[in-house]
Amino acid sequence: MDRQASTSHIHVLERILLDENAEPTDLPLSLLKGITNGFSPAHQIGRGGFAEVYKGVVGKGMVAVKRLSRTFAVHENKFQEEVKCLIKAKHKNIVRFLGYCADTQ
Ligand SMILES: Nc1ncnc2c1ncn2[C@@H]1O[C@H](COP(=O)(O)OP(=O)(O)OP(=O)(O)O)[C@@H](O)[C@H]1O
Repeated sequence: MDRQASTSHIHVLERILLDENAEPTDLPLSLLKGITNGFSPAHQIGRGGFAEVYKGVVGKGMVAVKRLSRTFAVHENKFQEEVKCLIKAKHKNIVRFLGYCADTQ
């Protein structure tokens, strides 16, 4: 993906971040790498049983990027079901779901 395309994706994510009514969307892996400085250890803010969580910088804002561990094999259908659930989960006490990426690279 070229620099211009990557920048336009950052704008899409920034728009979703700023507009609380915007729907989550699929995001390219290159964008997630870009905002986490290549999933650098310095950006890691947490770790769960099957994922690591990174701070992503989007303009003047910040997002959490959850990356499933390589060792955690998840079936494509299960992943899609999970994403559908997360898209529906909207509550003032639940962190907003902004987007997803199914790239297994
Ligand atoms: N939106 C977020 N903002 C800030 N930190 C977060 C966010 N999401 C997760 N974290 C941090 O990353 C850690 C791991 O997140 P994760 O969602 O994988 O945790 P978990 O639900 O405890 O794990 P598991 O699902 O394996 O039980 C959390 O304990 C928290 O410290």
